[in-house]
Amino acid sequence: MNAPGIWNRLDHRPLEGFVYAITPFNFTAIAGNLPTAPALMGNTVVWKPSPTQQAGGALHDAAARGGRAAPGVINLVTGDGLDVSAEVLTDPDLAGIHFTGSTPTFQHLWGQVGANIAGYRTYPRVVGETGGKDFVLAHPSADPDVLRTAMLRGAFEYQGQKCSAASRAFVPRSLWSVIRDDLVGLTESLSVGDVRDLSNFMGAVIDDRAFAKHDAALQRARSTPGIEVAAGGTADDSEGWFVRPTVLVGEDPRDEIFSTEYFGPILSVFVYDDAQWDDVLDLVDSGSAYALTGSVIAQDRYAVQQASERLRFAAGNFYVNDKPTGAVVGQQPFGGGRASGTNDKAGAMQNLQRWTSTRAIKETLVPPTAHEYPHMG
Ligand SMILES: NC(=O)c1ccc[n+]([C@@H]2O[C@H](COP(=O)([O-])OP(=O)(O)OC[C@H]3O[C@@H](n4cnc5c(N)ncnc54)[C@H](O)[C@@H]3O)[C@@H](O)[C@H]2O)c1
Ligand SMILES: N[C@@H](CCC=O)C(=O)O
Repeated sequence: MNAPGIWNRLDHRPLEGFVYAITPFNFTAIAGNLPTAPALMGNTVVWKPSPTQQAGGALHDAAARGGRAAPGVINLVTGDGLDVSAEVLTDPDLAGIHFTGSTPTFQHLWGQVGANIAGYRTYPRVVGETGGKDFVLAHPSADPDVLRTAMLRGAFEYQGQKCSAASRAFVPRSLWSVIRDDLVGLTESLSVGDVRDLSNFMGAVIDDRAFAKHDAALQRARSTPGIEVAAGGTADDSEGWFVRPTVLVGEDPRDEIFSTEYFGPILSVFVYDDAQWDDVLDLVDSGSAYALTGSVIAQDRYAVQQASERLRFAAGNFYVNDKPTGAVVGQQPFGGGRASGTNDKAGAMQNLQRWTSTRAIKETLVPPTAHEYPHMG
């Protein structure tokens, strides 16, 4: 807005320094997006892909060069996170971090930036999308077929190795008795194998570290009183890191199966009394430190509205009568709050603005030539 005789304008400058993009092993699109977004806004980027996604990283890099990205704008550096960060995080020109990965890694990075803060030329922008314990909440009015499908697809596609994967479900007792056998039978029937065979629903998990984590979670579940392994519950690494899709039914909603991110094909179900819908809303909201995605399944419009309001801060991406996964760029900007990240919505306009530093310019077209003001007489 310009007052008479004044010309105001904004200069959206790139940050003063470079941006450090760190990408996870899953979702090759994330690997393309994280270094590219700051580069589009005029920044130079150091990009460290996950060691288990370096081939994809190299392909993206080649594609960027094929698309005539200027040399030196995006600089791919492979290697161990700690080793690369030891150099990058102490560089005075670090102007931003664009991270996607686990919550502990992001908290570690943030701590390192804090410890080095006096040594930087500018305050680095720290943007991170991290873990989740994503929920499916069913109301007694839910359509059983919609609920069962949201649970199966939401929890087990991509072996549950997406930050949005459904990993905790809250189902009223009346509906549980309707869907239980079907859910268990269908889970047991899901084919797990080579992803090149498109008839398979799931493949192996990413590496031995993930396999060991899932295997330990399943062993703990099998030996914990109050947890029933309703489907799956086994893992086999004799020919690849294969984990069976698993449904756990837990009596204690405060057990770690309802709060810890396993990042695998493990869905924990809590069965509540139908009359406790109101209490279960609080349970979903407070049961986990994360707030990435979640869905409510209900045909009762008032229940949808209640869940939307009471769970306003429990998910950055909230779904109604759908699985809590599969956000589409340009349609549902993606990201969450609380322990799930800074909610800067990777792939969306909000995110691009994080990589600029605005300069406001005021130009006075008829500049004053005397210091007295009219009220001085
Ligand atoms: N919210 C989202 O949009 C989103 C999307 C995908 C994955 N994720 C999360 O990512 C996690 C799975 O990915 P992951 O196993 O690759 O995560 P991770 O945290 O182990 O690794 C992520 C990246 O950080 C690097 N890294 C690890 N330690 C580091 C350190 N000390 N300094 C610098 N870099 C370091 C890794 O090499 C990798 O490139 C899950 O928690 C998942 O929920 C979140
Ligand atoms: N944005 C993806 C999840 C990315 C995380 O791994 C989804 O919405 O399912």
